[in-house]
Amino acid sequence: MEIVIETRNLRKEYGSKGIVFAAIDGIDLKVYKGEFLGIMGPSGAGKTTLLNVLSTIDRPTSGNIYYKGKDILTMKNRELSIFRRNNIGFLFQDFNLLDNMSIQDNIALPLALSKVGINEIKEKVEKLSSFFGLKDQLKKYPYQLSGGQKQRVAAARAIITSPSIVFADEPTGALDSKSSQDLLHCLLRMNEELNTTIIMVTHDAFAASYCKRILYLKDGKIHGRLDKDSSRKEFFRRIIDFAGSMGGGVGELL
Ligand SMILES: Nc1ncnc2c1ncn2[C@@H]1O[C@H](COP(=O)(O)OP(=O)(O)OP(=O)(O)O)[C@@H](O)[C@H]1O
Repeated sequence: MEIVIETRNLRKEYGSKGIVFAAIDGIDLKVYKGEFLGIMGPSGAGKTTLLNVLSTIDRPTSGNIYYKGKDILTMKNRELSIFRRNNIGFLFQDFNLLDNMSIQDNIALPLALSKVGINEIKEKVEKLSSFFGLKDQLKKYPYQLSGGQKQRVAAARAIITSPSIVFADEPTGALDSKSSQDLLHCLLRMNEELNTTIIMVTHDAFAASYCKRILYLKDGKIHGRLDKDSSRKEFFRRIIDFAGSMGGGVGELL
């Protein structure tokens, strides 16, 4: 299986001389093409820090990150921003849509920035708006959409460049349960039908049960892993049991 991301002994410290705190502390990780990986863990465990470092938003203090074998930490800022634009899609809790742009322009934005031709942009926006059930919303503006619709717009925008990987930080965090479920179905279809590799941070066991694999972080370290080998409902139950056992300090997979 093709490895999309590999990290070695990844570490991110905050603070300065004397009082240094490692928010992520020696993470070794491999993410394979077509994975839907969930990152869970208690508040302050380092989930967002890990996502930001993996997605090149932030630089680690030490360690290595390889994208398809290429060491991205050797890249200069300009090279890194081109790499990011071509290879990485983002989905945030608060959607991050541009309020003064129509839905179709929001979806098309990454391609417009890459100076792709108008016909190709139109074709892709059409295809993705139909995939995400947004065909009737294209001429509207973000304020006219529900939270669930906005997050589906953000998902369409995240994959319009066919990135190697999509990072999602608590993407259901601002949604009601029905919209969360709709979005999770969309992410699952992105993963299964479009073969999009996804890494999703979530504290929600229900959202995590849509993933194929879970990494459990605690104090900046990987404390456990769970693989989905049965139904989603059964996986949900195992995640709840596992998180409960971690809370009690006795992880079954420690
Ligand atoms: N810019 C920063 N400066 C200093 N400390 C930081 C910074 N960002 C995060 N931290 C600290 O690093 C640790 C990990 O933070 P992080 O946001 O990654 O945790 P998390 O697991 O995503 O938490 P939550 O579930 O609450 O969002 C926390 O103790 C946090 O206070």
